Amino acid sequence: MANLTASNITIDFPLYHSESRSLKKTILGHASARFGRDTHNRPVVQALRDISFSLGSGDRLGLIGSNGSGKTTLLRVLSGIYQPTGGILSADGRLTALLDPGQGMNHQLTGRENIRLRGLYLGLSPAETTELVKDVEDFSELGHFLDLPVRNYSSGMTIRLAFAMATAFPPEILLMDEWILAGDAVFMEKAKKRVEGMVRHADILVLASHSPSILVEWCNRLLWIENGQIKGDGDPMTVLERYLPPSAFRDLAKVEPAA
Ligand SMILES: Nc1ncnc2c1ncn2[C@@H]1O[C@H](COP(=O)(O)OP(=O)(O)OP(=O)(O)O)[C@@H](O)[C@H]1O
Repeated sequence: MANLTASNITIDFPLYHSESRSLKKTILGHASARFGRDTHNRPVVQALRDISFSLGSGDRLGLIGSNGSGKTTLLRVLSGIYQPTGGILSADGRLTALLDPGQGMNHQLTGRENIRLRGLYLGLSPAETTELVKDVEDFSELGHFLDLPVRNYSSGMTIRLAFAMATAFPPEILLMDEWILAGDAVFMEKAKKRVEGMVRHADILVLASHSPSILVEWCNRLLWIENGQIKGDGDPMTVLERYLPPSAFRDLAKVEPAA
């Protein structure tokens, strides 16, 4: 049974070169609680404040909030890229993070070479690596492009390869930033089916997006983050009713909520 629990996660980013006059003015100009000082009295951006939630098998959590609210930072903390400055994070289950399309890929190597490299990294046997290559080849539908260096791929093609590689062996905890939603419509439908299949097998999804309709379709719980703090947590439509302007919420009400 997978589990992902955040208890009072807090993260402060130090502001370097803070002696500059313009930065001081910026900080003073933002009277909001977003800027502060750490224990060494250095200026910091308070990117996340006391974020707590607990997810178990079958939970599909959407992250919503305005630009700079802290969604990507939270995904990076959950994936282990950032160490929180406060709070405790506990993750139980094989975790895959799709946070940056090019992550973990060598752009000088071909798609096929990158898949084999991933097989080595995962410690797969030669037979399992062959299976991985076949699965990624079928799912990504990149055809002959798999034998070209990744630097020659379009951004959509890189997304196909990254998603196919990351999900070939279903992770128990999948973290996704919304770049994955930039794929074309046909691929999006396939990706959605694969994620749905993974979640049906009792796993966890955390997805950050600005698209209310995608969040309603993919998620069964929403965390609304504003200024690094939780402003809403609950059923997607209930949270979105508070988050969206009334007219946008009325339009959204036509979308079927996730089962
Ligand atoms: N490495 C960093 N150093 C300093 N500040 C950072 C760093 N990363 C993020 N921040 C700050 O943390 C805050 C949250 O940023 P984050 O990228 O998590 O927001 P977001 O909700 O994903 O935004 P968007 O919707 O625009 O992608 C912002 O104020 C940002 O400037």
